[in-house]
Amino acid sequence: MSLHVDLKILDERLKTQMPAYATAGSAGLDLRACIDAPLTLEPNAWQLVPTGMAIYLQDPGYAAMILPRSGLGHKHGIVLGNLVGLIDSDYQGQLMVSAWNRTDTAFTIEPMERIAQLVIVPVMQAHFNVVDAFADVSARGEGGYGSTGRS
Ligand SMILES: O=c1ccn([C@H]2C[C@H](O)[C@@H](COP(=O)(O)OP(=O)(O)OP(=O)(O)O)O2)c(=O)[nH]1
Ligand SMILES: [Mg+2]
Repeated sequence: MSLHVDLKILDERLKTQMPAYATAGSAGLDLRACIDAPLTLEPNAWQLVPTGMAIYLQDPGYAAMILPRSGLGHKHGIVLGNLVGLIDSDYQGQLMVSAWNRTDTAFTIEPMERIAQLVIVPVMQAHFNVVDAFADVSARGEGGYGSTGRS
């Protein structure tokens, strides 16, 4: 399924290095660090990194999520300061990545390096119906936090 989304290029360098789905089956497209010089993240430091682009989803039936890249996150510990970035359908500003070095080793992000990925997902806005009691008691009921055991 594909969706048409308006995209503004804010950094000229993206014109030749446009974020794109790497394979036909890719869920995410990699976002690039649109920085002018290498950016060193000291141990446990985080910084907001511009991606050089803005999208306008417009339809409240969609959102975008910024997620870590697994290679950078697992091998180098570069994940997101907000864990997951949620992009509202009415947001028109530049996509920003909160890059967090969760390790005890400094890591340098190079200009235009792919630092995170963007996934567009369907969303439902709920109309909440306030009740005193739910219509029936489910098999789970109020059980959670490991109520079904470990094995
Ligand atoms: O990693 C992120 C997270 C958010 N945003 C942008 C898009 C999003 O629509 C907007 C607001 O994000 P969010 O609602 O998560 O932040 P908030 O702290 O609630 O700010 P606001 O009061 O502006 O909603 O910031 C990014 O560019 N990158
Ligand atoms: Mg918000």
